[in-house]
Amino acid sequence: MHSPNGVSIHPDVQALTAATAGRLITKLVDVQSRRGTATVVLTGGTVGIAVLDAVSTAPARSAVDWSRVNFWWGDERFLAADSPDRNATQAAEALLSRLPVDPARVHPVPAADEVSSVEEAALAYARMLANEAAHEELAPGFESNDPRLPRFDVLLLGVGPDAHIASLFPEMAGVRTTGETVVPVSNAPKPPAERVSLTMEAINTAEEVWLTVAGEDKAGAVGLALAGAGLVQVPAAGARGRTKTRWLIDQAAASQLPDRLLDPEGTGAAAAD
Ligand SMILES: O=C1O[C@H](COP(=O)(O)O)[C@@H](O)[C@H](O)[C@H]1O
Repeated sequence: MHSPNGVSIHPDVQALTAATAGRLITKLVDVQSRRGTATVVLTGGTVGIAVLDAVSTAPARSAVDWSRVNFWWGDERFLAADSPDRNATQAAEALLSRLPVDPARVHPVPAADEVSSVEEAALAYARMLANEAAHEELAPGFESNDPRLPRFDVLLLGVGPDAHIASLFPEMAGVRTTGETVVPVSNAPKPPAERVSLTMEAINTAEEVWLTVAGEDKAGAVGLALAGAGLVQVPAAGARGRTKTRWLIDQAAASQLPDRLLDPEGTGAAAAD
């Protein structure tokens, strides 16, 4: 399905995280008003966790019925459940422990002290997703896009300086995987080496994919992704929401954007979504 890129450039990381938090709250309210329950896929990383922190303190947060939001993760670091480096631990601290969420709707990837291997964690997570998909009751027109996955309303992604998204790293097996929803990763170039990730195929079933990126060190990755690089070399280039793909970035991360995106009409105007 065609899903055009929207690029929003914010002056700095604080403005970016506040604006993304506001957008996410608005989106969840909108989905809940149409359907009752909303589903968000969280990311780890610096901006991803800062966005969650901004959501937890935003005055508008009380407009969301947090007990009817389902939470999944796009990737996880294969560590013990209480590790401060787990994406789920950081999300709990930044958001989930601060809001009245329903613990039954929070679905972290199995941790290293809960299963015996990263492969088992990936299989178990894929089963959790498939089980949710099988039991999901959605009104006509709101069905999941893939029978193996629940419907993802918004899927958040960070982008590494090497252009990785979730735990799909350039040139590695995970980014090339097809036919699976979840992959184990065993030699990630960014620690920890063992991780679990949604595949690109699974990411791209989401209705909306939002890539949040800040900092000069990510400018090359953002520039290449938006210039249309190949997804094996630049995984961020492959992430596409079915109805919308939003790039939410700060000025520093925008410094190597192709000119046509900075000034699409040739008028000197800033890019907008
Ligand atoms: O390790 C990870 O890194 C990416 C990007 O993180 P950042 O700190 O460079 O923003 C993140 O999206 C992913 O969820 C995480 O596991």
